[in-house]
Amino acid sequence: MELGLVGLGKMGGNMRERIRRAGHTVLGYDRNPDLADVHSLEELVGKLQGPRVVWVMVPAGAATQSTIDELAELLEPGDVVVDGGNSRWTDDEKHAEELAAKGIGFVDCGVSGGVWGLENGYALMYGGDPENVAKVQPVFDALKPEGDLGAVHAGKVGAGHFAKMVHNGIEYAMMQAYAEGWELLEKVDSVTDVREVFRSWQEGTVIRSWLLDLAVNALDEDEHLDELRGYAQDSGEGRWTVEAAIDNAVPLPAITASLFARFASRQEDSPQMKMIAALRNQFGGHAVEKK
Ligand SMILES: O=C(CO)[C@H](O)[C@H](O)COP(=O)(O)O
Repeated sequence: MELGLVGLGKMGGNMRERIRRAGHTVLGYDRNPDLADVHSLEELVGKLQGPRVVWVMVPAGAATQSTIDELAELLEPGDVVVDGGNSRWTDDEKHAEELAAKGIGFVDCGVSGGVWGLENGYALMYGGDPENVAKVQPVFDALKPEGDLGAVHAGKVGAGHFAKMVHNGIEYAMMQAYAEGWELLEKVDSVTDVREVFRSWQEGTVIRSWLLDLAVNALDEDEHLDELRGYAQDSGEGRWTVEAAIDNAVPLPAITASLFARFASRQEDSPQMKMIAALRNQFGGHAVEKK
């Protein structure tokens, strides 16, 4: 089949390649002309045969919104837009309604696999009406990993991004657990080769996982992570997971703590710990450290 793909960055560029390897035709558009096959969304839509499928793979928020706005003006009834970025699931219904007003279908798709997806395949979680999903199915089949697992029609519009959001919340907590264990092992004198402990855990243990494999890769590149600053950004999905937990009164202590740990990583000095030090000093005369 033919696919229009908007956004050819780290994810989109490799996805184009994987879909082409499966024998499909992909026309890619990116603001960076060095990456693009066409020079505008208008040209992209004009070159595709109907019913068209256009996959949007740009940053969540304003970039996704403006791309969908533009596509709503260019596409025709029966065409389908897929949002494969990490959009907030609450945006999906809005996008589906905007496109439905012009007879254009919408499917939201959470994509996991990072820069390894080209070779290993991408895990896909999608939401939308079965008739729209069916139009995209050959692309899902091209992107997904080999075998029976790795792709799911999770439910109605928004379900794909909701599932991906929860996936990323779990990702936060798992990374935090490996990171905490690693710091403790590094701290004690009795353990002399932390990297080899991590490596040994890759076989036979209860905690083996792809994230553990990646931790070993990172330690092979920089055994004590001396080259890195202890600073971690976040792209939004952890926050949205915690917000959804609050909305639904579901306790998520591990995921919430791992999000807050990232916030703490961005502070040079902790204002709240200053207050704690001040209060201990006030009530108990406990020593404080001054600047
Ligand atoms: O979706 C992903 C992995 O599954 C992305 O890599 C995502 O950007 C990671 O989230 P964050 O930047 O919040 O750590």
